Amino acid sequence: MASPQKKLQGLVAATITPMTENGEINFSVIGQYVDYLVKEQGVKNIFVNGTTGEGLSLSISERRLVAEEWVTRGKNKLDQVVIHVGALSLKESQELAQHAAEIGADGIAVIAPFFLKPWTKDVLINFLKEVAAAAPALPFYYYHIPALTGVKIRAEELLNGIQDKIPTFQGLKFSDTDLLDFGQCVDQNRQQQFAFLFGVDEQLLSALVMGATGAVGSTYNYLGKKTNQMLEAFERKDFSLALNYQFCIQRFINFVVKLGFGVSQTKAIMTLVSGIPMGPPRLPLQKASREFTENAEAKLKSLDFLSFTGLKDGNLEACS
Ligand SMILES: CC(=O)N[C@H](C=O)[C@@H](O)[C@H](O)[C@H](O)CO
Ligand SMILES: CC(=O)C(=O)O
Repeated sequence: MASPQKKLQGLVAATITPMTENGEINFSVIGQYVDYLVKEQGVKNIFVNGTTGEGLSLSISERRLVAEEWVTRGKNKLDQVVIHVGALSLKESQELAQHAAEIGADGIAVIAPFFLKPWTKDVLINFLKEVAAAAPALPFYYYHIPALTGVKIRAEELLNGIQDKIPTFQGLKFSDTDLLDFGQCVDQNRQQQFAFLFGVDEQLLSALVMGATGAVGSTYNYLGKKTNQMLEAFERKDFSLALNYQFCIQRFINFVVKLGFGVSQTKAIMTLVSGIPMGPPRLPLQKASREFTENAEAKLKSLDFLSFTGLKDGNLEACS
């Protein structure tokens, strides 16, 4: 049974799946990647095979191997490894859930099936329940990302009575900007020990105010340290400092969003910041342009987000 004492909190990096130039998974850098997250970014939880990890673009056997590698490399280094096991086929999802349990992952997460879609809360719950039942000892998280799945069933509605149907339900990863829905998830479940993990990195501070207990995101791969400073300021109730950090992070995200920002660009930025080659994305995604990477690098430098730049005099926008 899911153990509530091991609550998932703080930052969770949505891991990138490193690839070689010819499109194969580059397992050889995952050990280095774990060390980078822990030592350089202060991030000790990961979310594997999600959006950022191109989980839905990998084969089932690749997803199993990737999950295994992260669990193995993360042993005694990471606090929690959550595996995203969502798939269009219930069978595949169950296979991945069972596999996550076998390899000793700390939790599983599932998105709504997004081709033939569930149209009501009850149908979605039934799908999630069947997946969760394949890993009855693992904490289960629902991954709400309506913009990508097209399944717009409100999270607040879904959470109502969910533990009666899914006893392992432990929390929600909420990747949407609807803070009414998010706030009501928190408000209506105060007596539970659920994890409320926010997934829109540029708005995390507002979600913290609404009661988020943690965050899962792509930018924590390389802005984990900055975001942790924001979390610390928030904890100390130094809200103006926390806002400074959030604005600083927003300046970067706003800049790259205007250039076109997605998983491909995340791979390029992470390669640049960490020095670990993440490689190209897999089709249908396309590699970020050189121009994008150069612009992103200049912005990272001006914000002093690249620790090794040594350009202290020039960084006009750098934050506290
Ligand atoms: C759609 C998507 O990938 N969302 C990510 C996680 O949910 C976020 O971490 C974003 O990448 C981030 O907030 C930047 O927009
Ligand atoms: C951002 C996130 O949570 C994901 O990549 O799945």
